[in-house]
Amino acid sequence: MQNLQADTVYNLEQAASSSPVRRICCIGAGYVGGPTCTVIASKCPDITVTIVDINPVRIAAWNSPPNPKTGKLDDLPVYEPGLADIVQTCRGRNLFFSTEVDKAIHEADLIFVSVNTPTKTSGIGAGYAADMHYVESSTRRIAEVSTSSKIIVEKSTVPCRTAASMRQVLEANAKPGLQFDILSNPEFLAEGTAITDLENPDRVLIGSLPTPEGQLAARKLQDVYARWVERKRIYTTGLWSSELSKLAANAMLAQRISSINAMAAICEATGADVTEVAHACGLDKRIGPNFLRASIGFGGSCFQKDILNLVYLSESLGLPKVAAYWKQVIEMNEYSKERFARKVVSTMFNTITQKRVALLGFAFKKDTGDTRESPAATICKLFRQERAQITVYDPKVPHHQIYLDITEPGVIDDTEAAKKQVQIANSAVEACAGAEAVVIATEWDEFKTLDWEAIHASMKKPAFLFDGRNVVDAKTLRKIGFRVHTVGRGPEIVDPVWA
Ligand SMILES: NC(=O)C1=CN([C@@H]2O[C@H](COP(=O)(O)OP(=O)(O)OC[C@H]3O[C@@H](n4cnc5c(N)ncnc54)[C@H](O)[C@@H]3O)[C@@H](O)[C@H]2O)C=CC1
Ligand SMILES: O=C(O)[C@H]1O[C@H](OP(=O)(O)OP(=O)(O)OC[C@H]2O[C@@H](n3ccc(=O)[nH]c3=O)[C@H](O)[C@@H]2O)[C@H](O)[C@@H](O)[C@@H]1O
Repeated sequence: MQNLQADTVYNLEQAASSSPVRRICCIGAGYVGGPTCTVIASKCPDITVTIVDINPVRIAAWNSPPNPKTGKLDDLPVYEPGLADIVQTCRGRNLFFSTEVDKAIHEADLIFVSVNTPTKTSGIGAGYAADMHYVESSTRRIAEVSTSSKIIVEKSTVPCRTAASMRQVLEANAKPGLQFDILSNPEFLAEGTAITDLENPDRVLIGSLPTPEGQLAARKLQDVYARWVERKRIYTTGLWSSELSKLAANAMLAQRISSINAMAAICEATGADVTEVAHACGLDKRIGPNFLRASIGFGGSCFQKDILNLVYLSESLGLPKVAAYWKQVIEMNEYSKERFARKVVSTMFNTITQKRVALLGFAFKKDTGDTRESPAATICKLFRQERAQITVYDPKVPHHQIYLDITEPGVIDDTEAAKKQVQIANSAVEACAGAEAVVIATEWDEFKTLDWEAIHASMKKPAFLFDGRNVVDAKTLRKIGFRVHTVGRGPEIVDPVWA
């Protein structure tokens, strides 16, 4: 907590409560802006929240009507458990989705900038640096259309010191006499658990300038969160610490996964069991039990992007050793995916050409339809190169998205080729029928309770099962007759004591 005297706190409290936030605009109706501002609307019925986006298709989906059969909002652009019910309660009351970006900016007294910050694909820093184009164009729009002072909140994950660039853009372009206070308020939600993470966050982080204006703005944003988050969990820092904390948190989380995956490789070679190793390490309070699940590798839109961003930042600051340290987390992740795919091929007698492989799960984790950087897509592409016949099943990912993710942009007729090589099934059972191997790439709960006996009966023999997420009970499946390979455990134990 920044050091404030008691009377300063009191004055801030008074000043903030005399002009509280009434109208919020969120620029960017994606995986973060949509759920975050929906939860704010549900917790603060007196605040009008308008989520805007330049993508009319996305906004139309946020405004889509309930399914006439179920009465539920089944067509929202983001799938998150619990989200549709909250949208249904708040939409049209104090929550609005719109393409009228300028109008919402103009009316708001607080604006979240929640646009995408992907890795640059060309130009300086390509492959590493964050593409700040969307943040800058949103900032320019705010400067252009604002006729009143506003609090601007960085919600997107951004490189350290982005607030200083935003400030310059605003000051150079806004109408004279207007004040813009910039805050950093990074989002820590994880997909699939976004609503519970937002409703009960470990912490809310708010970074501001140490000026009276900066602290007043921070207090106003604290007052919004304090409607449902205990004040002691709302942590205020300087702007640069807040911006960097987001990159640091993601880098450390990803580092844990790469660490356990590195251990998984050693386990497979020695006969140790990575689940036991993770449990034993996690019992140490200093290490803790969470986020130590060995897997085919991490996916998702942010871990890789944010570490690359950190690598770029470190390089730019003349810190090559620091850059190399973080880069290794990504290299280990690439190695984990490739190692898993290699194991599938080598186990199946060094060829999967023309063999039917069922790929269960395509999202980057369970309980989301998001496929960005999904390890399943990497595995599927590698299997395509091996000329396997693949059948994919995922309960949430739209079929067209799967084809988009497994084709190479710019390769002529690749979609046609992919459609011949990769089928999409409507159930796991359908995907596995006639297959020679089942590969589990996402830890969907339903895979734990499938009728594996029936699936085994429907497959070619020997029936292989490669569990990239360690979700199924390997012992039971071996009894059924599967040849099971998991991550971080040796192969089937022949001699139970010495193998
Ligand atoms: N996806 C996640 O779970 C998390 C993402 N983040 C960060 O939040 C930011 C947003 O991520 P997502 O929501 O996943 O991205 P997203 O790609 O789902 O959504 C971003 C939206 O911003 C819109 N947009 C871009 N420029 C715009 C403009 N000038 N005006 C209006 N709309 C504009 C895009 O059309 C898009 O719909 C990123 O910086 C990301 O790193 C942070 C925590 C979690
Ligand atoms: O900035 C972001 O975008 C978000 O990134 C992650 O959230 P998310 O990517 O949605 O999901 P995670 O639960 O972190 O999983 C990421 C990947 O790691 C994998 N994972 C996770 C945990 C684990 O023990 N092992 C493992 O392989 C998951 O399967 C998934 O592919 C962070 O957990 C969030 O705090 C952060 O806000």
